[in-house]
Amino acid sequence: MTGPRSTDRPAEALQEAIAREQQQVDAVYGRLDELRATYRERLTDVRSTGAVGTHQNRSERDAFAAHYEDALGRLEAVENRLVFGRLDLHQGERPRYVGRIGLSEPHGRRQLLVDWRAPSAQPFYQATAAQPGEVIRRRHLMTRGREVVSLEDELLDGEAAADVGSLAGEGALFAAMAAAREGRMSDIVATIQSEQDTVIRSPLDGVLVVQGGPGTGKTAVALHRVAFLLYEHRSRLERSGVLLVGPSRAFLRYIEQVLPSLGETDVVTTTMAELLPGTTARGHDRPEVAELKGRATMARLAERAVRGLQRVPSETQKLDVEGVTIELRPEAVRRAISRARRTGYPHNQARETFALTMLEDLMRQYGRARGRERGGEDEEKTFDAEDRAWLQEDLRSTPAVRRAVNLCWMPTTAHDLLERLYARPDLLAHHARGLGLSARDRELLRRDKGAPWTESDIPILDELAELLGGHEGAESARAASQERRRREEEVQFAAEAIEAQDLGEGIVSAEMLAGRFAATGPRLTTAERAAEDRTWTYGHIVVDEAQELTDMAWRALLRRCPTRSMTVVGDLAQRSAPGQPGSWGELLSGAGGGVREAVLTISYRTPATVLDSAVAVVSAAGSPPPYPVTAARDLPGALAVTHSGGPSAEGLLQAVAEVVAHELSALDDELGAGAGRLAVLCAQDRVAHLAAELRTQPRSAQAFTQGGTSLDARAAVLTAVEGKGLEFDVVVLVEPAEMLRRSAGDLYVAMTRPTRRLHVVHAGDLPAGLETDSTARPE
Ligand SMILES: Nc1ncnc2c1ncn2[C@@H]1O[C@H](COP(=O)(O)OP(=O)(O)OP(=O)(O)O)[C@@H](O)[C@H]1O
Repeated sequence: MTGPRSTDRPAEALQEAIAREQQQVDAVYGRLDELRATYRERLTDVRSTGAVGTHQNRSERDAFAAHYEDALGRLEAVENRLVFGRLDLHQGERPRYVGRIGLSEPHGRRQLLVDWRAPSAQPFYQATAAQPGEVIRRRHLMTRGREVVSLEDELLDGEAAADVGSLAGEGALFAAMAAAREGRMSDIVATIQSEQDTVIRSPLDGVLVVQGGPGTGKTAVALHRVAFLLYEHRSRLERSGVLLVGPSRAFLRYIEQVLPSLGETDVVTTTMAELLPGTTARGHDRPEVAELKGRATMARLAERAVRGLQRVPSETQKLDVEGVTIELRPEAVRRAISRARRTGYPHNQARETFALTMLEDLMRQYGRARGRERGGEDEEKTFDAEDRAWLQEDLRSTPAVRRAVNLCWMPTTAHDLLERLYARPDLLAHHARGLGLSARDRELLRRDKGAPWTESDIPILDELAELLGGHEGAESARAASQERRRREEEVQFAAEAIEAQDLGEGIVSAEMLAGRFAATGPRLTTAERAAEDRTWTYGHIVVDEAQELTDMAWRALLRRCPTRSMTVVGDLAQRSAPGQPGSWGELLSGAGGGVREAVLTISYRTPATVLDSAVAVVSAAGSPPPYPVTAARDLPGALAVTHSGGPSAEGLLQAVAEVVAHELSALDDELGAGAGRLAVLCAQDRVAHLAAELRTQPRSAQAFTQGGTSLDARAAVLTAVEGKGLEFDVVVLVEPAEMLRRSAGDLYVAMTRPTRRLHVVHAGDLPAGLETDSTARPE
């Protein structure tokens, strides 16, 4: 970790060095401008060819236009802090500049800037005084717009340092930590720390679990890892895409700017509630119901429910076809069921085999009966194609036959089946036999048809959808293989187009272009196609706040990544659900072997006083001790506690309003008028009332109402669960003991959201570990 350091060099030396670096930075921006101009020109040229020519010419033109737009977009996205580092190296090498993208002088003569993800940038993040490698000095460049405003040096090789000298301005990391929060996460490419860099560059394969206490940069690291993996393994991940799963829509909005600014677009972001295309989870389950629905037992229940759709009738059933009586016999149904099951297809697809086998049996009976009618033909007669056609037609057009066959192998959707299971206690009890679900459990699962789906239903629906398959299963398999063939042809065609237009030089590959050709019409990226397809399998999956995921949720994610290439980040101590698992191994038992674990240990968000007190509170509550985490800094007055002065609800409300007004004006003083963000965190049943009150308070109304969403407004009232993964300059925490009663993990989350100050307001008792220094407010 880097920190501010003192120097005995005079300020002029710093100014001179800044002026020299400015020249380099100007040169890099100059090259960026040139490239932008080139792409703009190409885009204009391509577009100006107009909508003429053959269809092939037009899609070629659209494909190139789309590619240039993307490239231009990437170049536009790196305007801020384009260059942020410099390495001075042994062996007379030129200084190496590190930035957001790689840039070279025209015709590849000299590298001006090394992409932060390239191996040659790694020493910028990894070299230490103990292991300097080839690095003599690491320099952080702080820029505002295109202007270098400060720099900071770290000398890694004392002996060689005399040649390069060392200067110190404002520490880059400390400046980043002290910056006011703006409601959207920003990238950390300029200040990634060594333990974080190791995680970011960890190999693609296998399941990597990253455990880290609050504010250790798990989210930041996960996002930078995505950018790194797409850079390092582009060809493997470009077509399969990366899935990023976060805890809430608000969280995904909070992080959405980080990835585009890293220049990546092949990423689908989702919550578990949105994992199933076309299904929206609007309902909420009580914690005990969510826990129950998350158990792996639900997968067995799903399997039983699907098998239950494959029924052998208890006795022979007589069917009338065109005046002839035939029989649907239990043995024949049993044979057809086992034949269909042997196909290994999902239920709806395997139905075809079942129905054909049954029809064959019924057709034989029917054919023989009709034959006898016509004059007693041979019992063993085999039917020719013509006979078969009319016999089958007669059977198919008889509703009683269709109904009888359907009842033995009922095609259905996941939604219909789960709805029936929840709404019919007899059905549930039947399928749940021997699965360890008590009568109370079954009662907890009961819900009426038409009730909204919840987040915990999604993995169960997904499991059922997997077992059932689509209704037109055979067709979709055919469509998939057609799509594969089409894609191969497109790549071939794109390679020829590139050759014909002399567009080599790494600007565009056949794969990239083919992706565009495929998408002309409505232009679809990998991410867009993946997001619409339940059966899409991703090249890599990243899960944030992974401590929350249930066994069923894990199954749904693992299905989407058969290669088991995953990055799983979280903090066991921040789990809301009761019963903290002892280890990640326990939580991820379904992932099979090959799970490797990394730990992040330094918090870049929460001041030490607040972090220590959060640890003390959850430990006093009897939770397992959180993984050790050290705060990178402390701030004076980071923890304040205000007692409302008495037990009345009115007094508490008044105290919260006063504290909020006070904290907002303190932020104005510390960061500038209107800067910095505040959250009031409280138990669910206080949210609406507190929010309504604070919106009417003259001194805080504006902060709560401006913006619209909790991320855009300067201040918001949230539960701990809603605040998960987010951060605020100041948190006003109301009645922490109430939060603790629901979940120690939630209180731990709430206490660790602030970057500057935690202000606790209470009327009731404080949780053990926090009951110090209460400032009483006169009621
Ligand atoms: N290397 C770094 N340089 C600058 N800021 C950093 C660095 N690492 C993390 N941060 C900052 O620390 C804060 C916390 O990061 P992040 O949200 O990724 O942590 P987390 O481990 O996911 O936290 P939590 O589990 O509490 O949600 C963010 O503001 C992030 O930008």
